[in-house]
Amino acid sequence: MSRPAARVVVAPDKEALAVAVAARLLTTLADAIAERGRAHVSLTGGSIGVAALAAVADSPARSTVDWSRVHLWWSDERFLPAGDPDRNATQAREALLDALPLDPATVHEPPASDGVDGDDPGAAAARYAAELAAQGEGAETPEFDVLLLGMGPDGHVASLFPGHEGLARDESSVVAIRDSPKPPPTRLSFTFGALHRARRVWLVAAGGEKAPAVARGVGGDDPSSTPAAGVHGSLETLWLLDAAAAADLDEA
Ligand SMILES: O=C(O)[C@H](O)[C@@H](O)[C@H](O)[C@H](O)COP(=O)(O)O
Repeated sequence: MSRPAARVVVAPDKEALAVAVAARLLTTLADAIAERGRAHVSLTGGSIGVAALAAVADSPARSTVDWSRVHLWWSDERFLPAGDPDRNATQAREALLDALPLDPATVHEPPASDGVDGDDPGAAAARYAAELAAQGEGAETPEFDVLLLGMGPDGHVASLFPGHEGLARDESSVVAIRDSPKPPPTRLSFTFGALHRARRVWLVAAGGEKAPAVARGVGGDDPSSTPAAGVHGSLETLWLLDAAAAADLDEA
């Protein structure tokens, strides 16, 4: 299936970027619910991902979304005890989710290291994969209306790191990562197979330290060197950047 070419949208700074991502997310969720009666969103950890959620919390337009119809997922999670401040889900709850009228049954937080599987990331990954499949209507995962992805300076997305063996794992939608180069070492991550089940992929990045990886990602580098280059939505792939992160892109 051919996928549309990636597009780039640049905001002047990190604050404006977070507000712009929030506005785009609210409109897209409201449209998805109007069309299909529900929306599936995959959230991301990282500074700009959390800042965008805080901007949703601050937006009066957040009341245009029927949050009881929104399914929330995470493309990766740090495998730590529930409620740990370093968990992406904990940060999302504090930035936004605790303030929303969500149905707890649609908040699909990845398993924690003190959950029913105990400190067994392999079993936790399998459990999260089964939860995704239960919402997949016959597929391994639901089709995400929006897949938000932060990106590290090395070009990693979710917890798929350059040159790491986790990149090649595609036997399931979720993989356990045991030696992440970014702490903490143990994580759960979507595989590329799951990342490809998105209508819209939005790669969000701010700051000059991301500029070289943004240029490689937009330029279509080998995904084993720059994993961000390997993720595309069926309807759109958007790079949502601040000016510093866009600094190494060629002028069109
Ligand atoms: O658990 C994590 O660390 C993230 O999910 C990770 O993939 C993150 O999104 C990027 O590393 C960008 O993070 P920053 O925006 O903080 O640089």
